[in-house]
Amino acid sequence: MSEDLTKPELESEAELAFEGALRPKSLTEFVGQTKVRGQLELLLKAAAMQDRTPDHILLAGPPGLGKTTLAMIVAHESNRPLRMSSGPAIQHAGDLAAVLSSLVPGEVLFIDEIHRMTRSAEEMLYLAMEDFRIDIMVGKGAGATSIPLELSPFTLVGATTRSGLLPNPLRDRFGFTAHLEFYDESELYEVLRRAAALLDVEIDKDALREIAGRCRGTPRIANRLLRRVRDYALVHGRRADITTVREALDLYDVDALGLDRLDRGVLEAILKRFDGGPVGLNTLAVSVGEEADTIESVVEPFLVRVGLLTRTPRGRLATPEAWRHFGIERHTGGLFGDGL
Ligand SMILES: Nc1ncnc2c1ncn2[C@@H]1O[C@H](COP(=O)(O)OP(=O)(O)OP(=O)(O)O)[C@@H](O)[C@H]1O
Repeated sequence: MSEDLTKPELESEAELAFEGALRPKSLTEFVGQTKVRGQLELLLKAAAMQDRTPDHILLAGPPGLGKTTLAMIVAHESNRPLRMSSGPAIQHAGDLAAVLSSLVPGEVLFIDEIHRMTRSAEEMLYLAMEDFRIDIMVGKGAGATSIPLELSPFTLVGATTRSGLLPNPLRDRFGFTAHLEFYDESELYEVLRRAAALLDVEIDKDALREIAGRCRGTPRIANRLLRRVRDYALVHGRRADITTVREALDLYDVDALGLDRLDRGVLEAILKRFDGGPVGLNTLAVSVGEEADTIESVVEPFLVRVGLLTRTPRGRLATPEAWRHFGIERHTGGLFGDGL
């Protein structure tokens, strides 16, 4: 089975190290997301002028768009230490209490996948975010008492691919929510140009543009493809030009739009098994053997963005563009009834 180069999640230690080397350290180095950058800049400046911890920040968006990077930048730009944790690592309220009670004044606490925290931890977080205080339960049954514990002021930066799953009381306690969007090709070109310079990869401009168009709107994937192209050029003793890029990406099954195996699986299921849809999310999930949650938060946002899929009240529907992209003949007139 070939490596899935467009999978948004991180795979290996090597990849983590590679990402670390390419991570922008400041808002000025951070490419794209202009609106979010401006909003964050203002929020951090205002906090610095008033000499207080910045408000809690929620970063929402699909994987690989820069949520972890932005959390690191918030800490770096406001000159504060950063503690990193994640929803799945916080299984009990006690786990969260341990983290919160050991924060130093002004520390930035990053909780990745915050929607995956347990309910009891979530409830503890409400009070911590609002009053910098938690109540610790001691003892059991009738003799149980709660002891209040004062916390150092901190800034919570939460990241989620599913902001819709966050309970309102939690969402409301963030002073600012940034919705990260997929990057356009010129922004991805810039991400790649910067990465190529940092990695000392000599690569033609049109070759960079080709990668930018095939990386699923995602900087993490852009950097990963650049690495594979660099390897391909090295092994074949070639210059990293557009032909090299095309050959390398073809070798790794990255199609013209950068769709990954799961994207293609989902679309092909809709087209071939459900005649273009509409098909309900759960039925679709079973048919491709994937969690409905992954389809909704990772696969669909990009397919909708590139116009291959629409969400309707009756289910997911492939667009005429999807039929064209896969070169599949349509049997019956579907909702679009456009007689492709
Ligand atoms: N705006 C950007 N400019 C330049 N590089 C970026 C940008 N955003 C992300 N990157 C690069 O993409 C990589 C992935 O970003 P990051 O880990 O921050 O994504 P993420 O949204 O936190 O993903 P996940 O939700 O999977 O953790 C980073 O190492 C960084 O090199």
